[in-house]
Amino acid sequence: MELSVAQWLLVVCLVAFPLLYEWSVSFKYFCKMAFYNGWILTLAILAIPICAVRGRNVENMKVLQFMLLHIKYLYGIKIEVRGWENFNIKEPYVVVSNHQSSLDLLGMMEILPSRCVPIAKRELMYAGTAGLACWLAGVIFINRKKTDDAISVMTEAAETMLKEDVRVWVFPEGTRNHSGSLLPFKRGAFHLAVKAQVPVIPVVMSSYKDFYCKKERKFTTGKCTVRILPGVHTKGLSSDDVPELADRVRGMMLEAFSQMSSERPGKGPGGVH
Ligand SMILES: CCCCCC/C=C\CCCCCCCCCC(=O)SCCNC(=O)CCNC(=O)[C@H](O)C(C)(C)COP(=O)(O)OP(=O)(O)OC[C@H]1O[C@@H](n2cnc3c(N)ncnc32)[C@H](O)[C@@H]1OP(=O)(O)O
Ligand SMILES: CCCCCCCC/C=C\CCCCCCCC(=O)OC[C@@H](O)COP(=O)(O)O
Repeated sequence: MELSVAQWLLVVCLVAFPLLYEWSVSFKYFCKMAFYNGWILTLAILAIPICAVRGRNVENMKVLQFMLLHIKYLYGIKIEVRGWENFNIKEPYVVVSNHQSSLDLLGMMEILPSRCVPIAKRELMYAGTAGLACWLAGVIFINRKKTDDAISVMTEAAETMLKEDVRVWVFPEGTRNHSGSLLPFKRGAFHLAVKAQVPVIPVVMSSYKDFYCKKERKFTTGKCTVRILPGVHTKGLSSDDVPELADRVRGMMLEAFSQMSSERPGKGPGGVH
C-alpha cells in the first residue's frame, strides 16, 4: 500500500508531536496554554445558551464556576484551601486577591462565594465566546485607560452591591504579576469597600513557581494553596482612610504570601505529605 504525501505528513506529525511534547519544555508550555485558552473558549460556547436563559445575571457565575472546576484535574494541579470560615459573612464584601496569571481562574473558581462577580479589564469582554459568557455572568468591566470611567463604574458597583446583595472580587495589583511578590496596590477596591461600608476579605494564592513559569516556559503539574484571610472591617471609615486600609491589607497579604512561599512541598503545613 502506497501512502500519499498527505498521509505521510500526518504520520510524521503524529510521531513528532508526542516526541516534541515530552522533549521540549517550551513546546509543552505552549500546547498547555493554547489548550487552556481554547478549552475555555469552547466551554463558553456551551455556557452561553444556558446563561442566556436568565439574561445578564450574577447567578450565571455558578454556571461558569461549575463548568470550569474540572480544569485543575486536566492539568494535575492540586488546590488546597485554608480559611473557609472567613467567608462565613452574610452581608456583601469585597474580595481582594493577588494576580499571577490567567491560571488564577482555577483558584478563583475553587472558592468563589455565591453572588460574587470579578472586576475585569474591558479587553476581556472582547475575548470572543469567553467575553460574552463573562458579560452574561455579570462580570464588571472597567476601562483601565480612562481612570474617571473606571472610578464611576466602581462607584456604581458599590451601590449595586448593597441593593442587589452582590459581592465583588478585585485584583488590586491591577495587572498580572509573576515576580514572586505583590505589586503596589491600586486603591479602587478599597474605595469600593469604604463607599459600601462592607468588609474587605483578602485572598492569597501561593506562588506557582514550582509548576508554572511564563519566562522559563515551564508548565508541569503541581500544588497551589489558597488562603482566605480574616475580613477587615470598614464601618466608619472614610475615603481619607483608604491609603492606610490598602497598605494594611497589602501587608497582611504579603506576610501570608511570604509564609506560603517558604513552605516547600513535602515540608511544613500545606506540603505534599
Ligand atoms: C465556562 C466557560 C467560561 C468562559 C469564561 C470564563 C472566564 C472567566 C470567568 C470569570 C472570571 C473573570 C476573571 C477575570 C480576571 C481579570 C482580572 C483583571 O482584569 S485585573 C485588571 C483590572 N482590574 C483592576 O485594575 C482593579 C484594580 N484597579 C484599581 O482599583 C484602579 O485604582 C482603577 C482601575 C480604579 C483606576 O486605575 P488607574 O487609572 O491606574 O488610577 P489610580 O492611579 O489607581 O487611581 C487614581 C486616583 O483615583 C483614586 N480612586 C481609585 N478608585 C476610586 C474610587 N472607586 N473612588 C474614588 N477614588 C478612587 C485612587 O485612589 C487615586 O487617587 P490617589 O489620591 O492617588 O489615591
Ligand atoms: C474571536 C476572538 C477570539 C479572542 C481570543 C482570546 C483568547 C482568550 C481566551 C480565553 C480567555 C481565557 C479567560 C481567562 C480569564 C483570565 C483573564 C486574565 O487573567 O486577564 C488578565 C488581566 O487580568 C490582567 O491583564 P494584564 O496582565 O494587565 O494584561
